[in-house]
Amino acid sequence: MLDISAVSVAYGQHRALSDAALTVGRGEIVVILGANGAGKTSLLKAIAGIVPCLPGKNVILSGRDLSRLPAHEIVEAGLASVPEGRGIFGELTVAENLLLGANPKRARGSEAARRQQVLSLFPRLNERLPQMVRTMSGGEQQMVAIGRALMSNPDILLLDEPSLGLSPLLVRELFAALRQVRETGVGLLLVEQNARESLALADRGYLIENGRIVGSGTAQALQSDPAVRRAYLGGIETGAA
Ligand SMILES: Nc1ncnc2c1ncn2[C@@H]1O[C@H](COP(=O)(O)OP(=O)(O)OP(=O)(O)O)[C@@H](O)[C@H]1O
Repeated sequence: MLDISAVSVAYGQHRALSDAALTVGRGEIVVILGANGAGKTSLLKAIAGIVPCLPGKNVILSGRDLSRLPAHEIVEAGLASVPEGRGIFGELTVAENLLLGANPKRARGSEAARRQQVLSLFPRLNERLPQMVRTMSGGEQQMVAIGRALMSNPDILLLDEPSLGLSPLLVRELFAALRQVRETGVGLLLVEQNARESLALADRGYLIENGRIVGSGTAQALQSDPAVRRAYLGGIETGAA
């Protein structure tokens, strides 16, 4: 469904991403693994149209070329983002944040149904609809952020380190919710440092080093790859703990 290629990003003289290519199918969960500064966030931002890319970028969603569209039109086309730091409005309530997520034209008219879907996905938001988001816990804020993105009725959801800073229990709860999202046919592309948990969640993965995709495979194959185990699953990698 999502097919990207030749995605390169430079910040001044610094090349953060070179010639990245990947695909995400309908209802598929794909994880991008890489160390700090490898270029993971730059890749998601490039796909979402948030950072300028070097010439040649191809971003195709369900046959439609999004390569040269501005960020808001990319959301309209069905590609929603949950950025690192969550991108929600702390001074607004949960209900208001969700409503803002339904602003794209593709979501209008179905706000109530979508909100119902988000609340069944994250039941603990139900009793917190009037609560100001900045007073919520990190995990709850992450649920609001994912809920807000889902309100736009996306075909693909991009998530930047959704498990960051969450307790193991909350990571499990969050990833269970992401499994339910994929059941609705939405494709998920997530960036994670939590390799153990995210490979257990994902169908496929890509490895990124120094701005280049250096490997890919099914989650199962990556889990048993000795180089992946050494770099991402061994010694200092402690899963969600
Ligand atoms: N706005 C910017 N201006 C200059 N350099 C940047 C900018 N954003 C990112 N970089 C640099 O580009 C490289 C890739 O950064 P990026 O945030 O994409 O990596 P990442 O893999 O997401 O890292 P992390 O896991 O630490 O978030 C890094 O060297 C970073 O310092």
